[in-house]
Parts: sequence; C-alpha cells; structure tokens
Amino acid sequence: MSRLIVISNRVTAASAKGGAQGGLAVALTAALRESGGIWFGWSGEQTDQFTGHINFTRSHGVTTATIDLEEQDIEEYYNGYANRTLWPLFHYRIDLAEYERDFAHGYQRTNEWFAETVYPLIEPDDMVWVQDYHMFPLGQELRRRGLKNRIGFFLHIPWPPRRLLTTLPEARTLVESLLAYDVVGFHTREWLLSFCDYAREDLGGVIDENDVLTVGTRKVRLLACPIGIDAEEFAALAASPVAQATHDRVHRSAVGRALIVGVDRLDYSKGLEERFLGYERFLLENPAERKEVVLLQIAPPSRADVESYQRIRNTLEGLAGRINGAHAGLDWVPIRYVNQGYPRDALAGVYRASRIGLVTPLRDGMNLVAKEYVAAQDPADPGVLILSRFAGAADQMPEALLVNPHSAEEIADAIGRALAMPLDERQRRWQALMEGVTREDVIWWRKRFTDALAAVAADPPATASAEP
Ligand SMILES: O=P(O)(O)OC[C@H]1O[C@@H](O)[C@H](O)[C@@H](O)[C@@H]1O
Repeated sequence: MSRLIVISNRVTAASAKGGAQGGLAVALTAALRESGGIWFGWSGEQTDQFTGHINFTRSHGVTTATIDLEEQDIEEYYNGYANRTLWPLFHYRIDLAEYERDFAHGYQRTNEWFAETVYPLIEPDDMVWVQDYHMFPLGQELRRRGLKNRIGFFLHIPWPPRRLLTTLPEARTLVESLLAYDVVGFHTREWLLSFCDYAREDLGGVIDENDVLTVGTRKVRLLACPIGIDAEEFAALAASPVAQATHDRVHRSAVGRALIVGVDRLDYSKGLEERFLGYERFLLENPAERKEVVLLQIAPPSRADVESYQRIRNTLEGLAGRINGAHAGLDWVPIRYVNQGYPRDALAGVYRASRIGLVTPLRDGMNLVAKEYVAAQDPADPGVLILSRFAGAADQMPEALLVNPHSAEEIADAIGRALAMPLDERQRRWQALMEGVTREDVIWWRKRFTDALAAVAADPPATASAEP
C-alpha cells in the first residue's frame, strides 16, 4: 500500500473525542491512520521570516509536518485570496468577493513555499493528495519541481457556475493549474458539472463518458465523491459519558420544550440570518407552540480578521437580540445564541438531546453537521433533520426535510412539520438516513478517491505527467 501525503492549509490531527475540530480534520486523520504517511501544511503560526523549517509531530497515530508563514503571506494568501476572494466567489457571493492582485500574488507565492518545502518529503511510491481551495496551484508547482507521483486534488467547497467564475481575473490560470493533477474530486455531481462547463467552454476541454477531461495533452480524471463521517465512531461518541452528561444538562435546561439545534462556524455561507428569520416566522405563525420550542444556535467565530465575518457576527448579534427582545417571556428566551465551540463528544450529546437538527446553509460543499446529527440520534426516539437543498449533503439525504434556506416560509413550515411528525415516520426517515451515513462513511470516501488515484497510475493513457 502506497503511503499517503495529505497536504492542506490546516493540519489538525484529531483525537476521537477531543477538541472542536471540523469534520474534515476528523476525516483526514482517519484516512492517514489507516494508510500511514504524512499530513503537511501550515502550522497556523506566524514567523518573522520564512525559513522552510518543518516541525514534525506524531499525534493520534498520524505524523504531521507543519511550517510557519510570514505575516504578509498570511494576510495575502489566507485572509486575502483564500478567504476574501475564493471563498465568497465559490459560495456564489461575488458581492463579497475582493479581487486584488496582491492577494493573487501572495497566494501563488505561498503555494510555491509549500511546494518547495514538501517536495523533499515525498518518496517515489507515495500518493499525494492535496485538499481544498487554499492549494489549487500546488500540484502544478510540484510538477515544476519534477514530481512524477500520482497527485490528486479534492475540493471541499462548491464549484461556482461558469458565469460567476469568469468574474475572477485569474480564473483561467487557476483552472489550468488543476490540469497538473491526475484526479480532481468534488463532493457532488453538480459541482463537477460546473467545473466541466468552464473546462469545455473556456479551455476547449473534452469530457468522455468516464468523466476523464482532456485538454491538449493532459488527461484528468474527475470524480464526484461525497465525504462522509466515521458514523460508527460518532454514534459511539453519542453514548459516551461526556455526551450523556451534556445530553442530560441540555435536556434539563429545555424544561420539556423541544430543542432545535444549529451548529455552524460563524460564516455568511451558513445561512444563519435566514435561519433566525425562518424560526421567528414559525414563532409568529404558531402562537400556541411558540413557548414549546427553543433554538440553540452554536456558532464559534471564524476568520475574524476578515471584514465580512465581522459584519455577519454583528448582524447576528443584533438579530438574535431583536428576536429575543420581541418574543421572550419571564421564563423563556426563544434563541440561545452561543459563540463558542465545543468538543465533539459534547456536541454529540447536544444533537441527541435535540428534536430537530436545523442545517440550512445557503451554499455548502457538503456539510458534515447534518451527518453527525443523524449519527448521534437515539434509534428509539430519533430527531428530525431539516436540511438545505443547497448543501452537498442533500443529494445523499433525501429523507431529511429539504428546504430552500432563503425562504423563511419553508423553514417555518418544516419546523412545524418536524414537531408534529409521528414517531414511526421519524424512525423510518432516520433509519434510511442512518443507513446512508453508515454506508457512505469517511473510509468509503477515502477509498473511492485513493482507488481512483491508484487506477490512474495503472492506466497509462490517463496519466501523462508532463507539465500542462
Ligand atoms: O480553516 P478555516 O479558515 O478556519 O475554516 C475551516 C474549514 O472550513 C471548511 O469549510 C473548509 O473547506 C476547510 O478547508 C477549512 O479548514
């Protein structure tokens, strides 16, 4: 079995229980533990001058190798191009996207630092797997340094429609850089097709019936491959002592009311404003039930150096305050808004105590909270998942109550329907969701992608390793 070299901006080897890590960190830790190898990326730390010094650590069965970045790189690469330019654009928010040449240069320069530093760590038989939008040009930079290994790329966010992507001044360079990879993966067929649209229309690419894209002499296998969670592990976490204690605490605090839970990084793509308004609409339209519910929104702050994130934080504080001010009574506040992250085992307990999981991003590559909510439920008395039809996860989860997250009416109706749903229907829906979450789990995802990467090497026509 080839070693795996995973390269991503953030490197957080995750313990089963600990920390407030996102699903991606947990997924990659599980993948690396199985295959061996190295997880390389940014330490999250700043240094006065970039030295290329690599800090190796071994944690939870995974070797991590990280480098520090200079302030200007962090500003232009991470806060700039990654989070002010690509993130909003790829989430269809060109109104928030900032197009600055300095950001583009800093992004390219930092990717060159990454390539320069990781290149000597890669052995001839390793498979290299680059993750996410921070690192589009990395494969090309590795090829420029002579790397012949199989290199895959996986995008964890949506791929925008062509007409939006063409607003990015570097769109063509960026897409061409992806031709250096052997396999490029997306969570859904929708994102894959948007990518194909650009490749066909703007690069003159041809896509065959096996989703192999040909542009000039380059062939790239495209793959729609939705990431999953470690469902069994998460279900076990939900039965852990910490989860149990958290469950009991949260359950007691609801004093017999139905708990509705949302857990999201504080990000404008998560649809939190629209969610609060949908919930308020439910309160207004259902005076008899309004004091029977409480919304617990957990939203740890994220990317706080970026202005659009500061704005959404202010907006939500104002909105939560207004809704609570307008509707609260002596012994009830409708929204508990918590700007703090919690460890996964505690979250599992919160999910299990909640009658409704409200997951309504305006646009999301996948969304693993939806899957974790399902995995944490009590089979005898499961809650109901309300899910945005614009989350990648919706493709695999048709038994959830699917809603348009822009519509307060649809959110309000779905809350009413979930609260009234009889036990047998809740069980039937949950059963189907849980089967999918368990079958298409993180190991399945990892295997599908790495199998596709390994197959490329065994099939020379699809593996031209020359520079594009
Ligand atoms: O790393 P950040 O900026 O805190 O964001 C958290 C994560 O957000 C995810 O949605 C991205 O796809 C990840 O790549 C990223 O790590």
